[in-house]
Amino acid sequence: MIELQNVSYEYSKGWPRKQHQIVLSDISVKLCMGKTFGLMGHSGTGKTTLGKIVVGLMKSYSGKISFHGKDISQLKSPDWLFFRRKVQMLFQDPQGSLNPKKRIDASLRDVLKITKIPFNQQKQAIEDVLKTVGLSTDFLLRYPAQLSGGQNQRISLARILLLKPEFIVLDEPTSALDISVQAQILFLLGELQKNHGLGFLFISHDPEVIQFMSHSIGILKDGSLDIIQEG
Ligand SMILES: Nc1ncnc2c1ncn2[C@@H]1O[C@H](COP(=O)(O)OP(=O)(O)OP(=O)(O)O)[C@@H](O)[C@H]1O
Repeated sequence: MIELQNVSYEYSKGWPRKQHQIVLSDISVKLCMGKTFGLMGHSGTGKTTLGKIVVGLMKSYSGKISFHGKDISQLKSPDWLFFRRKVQMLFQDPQGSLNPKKRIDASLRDVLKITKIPFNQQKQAIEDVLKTVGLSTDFLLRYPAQLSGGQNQRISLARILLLKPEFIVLDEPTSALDISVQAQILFLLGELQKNHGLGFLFISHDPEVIQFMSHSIGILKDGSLDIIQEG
């Protein structure tokens, strides 16, 4: 479980006089493995900021975040690296998440370098993960620009799955996709959760998508999180 206790965050900008914008104020929530917490809220209310804090991309928050009971701000390597691998984030813009100059094969192999999977097992690992996300190995020689939005999102997901995550923040993962592709990706995410016990923080503007995907639902407004459905 990932537990947030009284998490607050403010951005500071401007020079010479700094302005402070409080984005998150006293957020407390439990994010469970195998479940989806749906996060809604108007544009600019701090959903992405919260997602980035949960995965450890932004550290200057106040409050406490625990992963399996351990305060992540106290984690030192290798425990910090373990946490960073196990808690991943999938972004909205699928093409922008991949290096445009690298073939898909190279993008996937870059991830395998982190996992230290031996070279002679890498081909199989890549074939397996492509099967999981519903793509054939024909895509390996292509560049991101030669894939559709939905295919790019599947590859971004494949890169994350190679790290064997326990929890994924999904930041508007389907809002850049057309409606039929959106349904396919949502179905795939549901299957992954069922088969691998993954936990999701699912960020979306779309109440129907949130309702369909989520066990619990919260709305961010004026920095506060209002939990409207517990599951
Ligand atoms: N790096 C930054 N520096 C300063 N302010 C920022 C930064 N990133 C975001 N903000 C501001 O913080 C607020 C929250 O941004 P955030 O992207 O978390 O909102 P959001 O709810 O995800 O928005 P959207 O639904 O439009 O993606 C916004 O007012 C934004 O302008």
